[in-house]
Amino acid sequence: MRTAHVVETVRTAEHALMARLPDGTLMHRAAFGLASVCAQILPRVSGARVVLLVGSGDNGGDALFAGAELARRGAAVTAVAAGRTPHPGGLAALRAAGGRTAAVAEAADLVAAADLVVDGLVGIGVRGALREPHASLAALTETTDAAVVAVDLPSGVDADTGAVPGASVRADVTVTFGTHKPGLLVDPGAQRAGVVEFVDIGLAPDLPAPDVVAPQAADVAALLPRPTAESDKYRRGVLGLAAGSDRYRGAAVLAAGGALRTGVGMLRYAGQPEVAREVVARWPEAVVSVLDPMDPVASLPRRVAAWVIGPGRGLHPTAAAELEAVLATEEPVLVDADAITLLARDPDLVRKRDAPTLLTPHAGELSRLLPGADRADIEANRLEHARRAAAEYGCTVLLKGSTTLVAEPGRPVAANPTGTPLLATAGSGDVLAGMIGALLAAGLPSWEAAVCGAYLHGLAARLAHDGAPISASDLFDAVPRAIAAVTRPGE
Ligand SMILES: NC(=O)C1=CN([C@@H]2O[C@H](COP(=O)(O)OP(=O)(O)OC[C@H]3O[C@@H](n4cnc5c(N)ncnc54)[C@H](O)[C@@H]3O)[C@@H](O)[C@H]2O)[C@@H](O)CC1
Ligand SMILES: [K+]
Repeated sequence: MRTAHVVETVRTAEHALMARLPDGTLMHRAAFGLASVCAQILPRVSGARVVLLVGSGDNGGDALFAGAELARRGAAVTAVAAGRTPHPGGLAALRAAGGRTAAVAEAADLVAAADLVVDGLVGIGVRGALREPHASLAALTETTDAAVVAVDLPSGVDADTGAVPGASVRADVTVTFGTHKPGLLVDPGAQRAGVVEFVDIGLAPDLPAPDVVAPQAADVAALLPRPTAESDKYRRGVLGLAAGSDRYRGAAVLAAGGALRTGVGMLRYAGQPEVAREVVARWPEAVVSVLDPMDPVASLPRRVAAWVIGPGRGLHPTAAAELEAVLATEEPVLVDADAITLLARDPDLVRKRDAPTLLTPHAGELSRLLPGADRADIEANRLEHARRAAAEYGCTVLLKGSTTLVAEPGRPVAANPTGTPLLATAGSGDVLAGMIGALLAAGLPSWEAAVCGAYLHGLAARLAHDGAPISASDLFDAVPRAIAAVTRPGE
């Protein structure tokens, strides 16, 4: 399910607001905010060499008015116009403030010598891939040493989806106006945007609820379960874990550690004897049951509040039977890794379920769940595919990536802001599954559990990292620190 595109909603809100305000007010608010951010980035505004790349729309107008403000503060500002008719008011303001214009042919030299490049080529008015000369001008930002500030969004990024259909600007900072555009929160757009600075131009009262959100520490803190005096291990939640196999024993140890360090009340692990032994050797607090090879399903633990199934579990018929048995229960189930591959063979196992299900695929696993979409299609438009999977399976879907997304029918997509390349290592997904499992077992609904788990997982990686690479087991000690950091900020 989609609500209206951000571009349409922004335009509707702008029209409503502009009708109540003197002409040009919104653009001046935007340009003033933009100029303030540029001034903060420059070590010194006076004498700084600033190059404005401007298209013919209002995005270029914002850049020109901001450039005029910087010129008034002593910067040497040059505008390169990509279109034939740059914003007349903006151009006049820049000239009046002492700025100058230059031809497109001079742009490469100007950008090479600049301290700051402002991308006002196109904003939310862009249609399709950038045309020339916009595309070549945008490409100059790939190689320059100057700081690059994108106006509203990096030119070439789709504001709704984060897709980058052709050339695009690579920004260090994006100054966005009025509302957070989903394309700035979702890869590949998020990677092109750099740090996103928000400038309030007063649109909020006229905007509908967003359909993509980026949860912050305070949101996570408000959702996390807090143990109270009445909490016992059952109230804090019992998690069933079916992970690991003879071949992948570590997956069980990693998922168990993720759950225990997130504060699960009790972990009931079920697996092959050798794996169960390793789990209990590493985590003596785990309660393990050894699966009867003749009847593994009958020996799965009962009386659990939620399940995690799949990490390192394998694709053999016993694993398939286990998955069927777990999905037949009334408890929330997190389906990860191998269990996702098994599920792709029989999607009805989830579609016909009444109890909550959370799928946690990476792009390759998601392509198995969505026939007709390959990994590249998914990476190019992660929002659309996460939403599609949630709609088609009628459940919550957490799509892993450098910006992890959480989609659920009828809810906004959450784009996790703490993601880091540090987590792109084997086993880190197993820890995540255990962490989210602990939150499900504590009673958090799937979307909330996935959002909190992804946030804490990214934050834990950042806390564990002290300049050296980290591996998945380094997350164990960092998870409680991440929880403390969001629930007791400043301590
Ligand atoms: N409307 C408003 O009230 C406000 C708008 N603001 C700014 O205005 C922007 C939107 O302005 P516009 O609606 O004029 O649109 P844009 O300035 O985003 O883009 C329109 C221009 O881009 C060209 N264009 C479109 N697709 C292209 C492509 N693929 N390759 C090359 N050129 C292409 C069009 O021919 C047109 O000249 C926002 O992103 C924001 O920066 C802000 O000033 C705040 C207030
Ligand atoms: K732009």
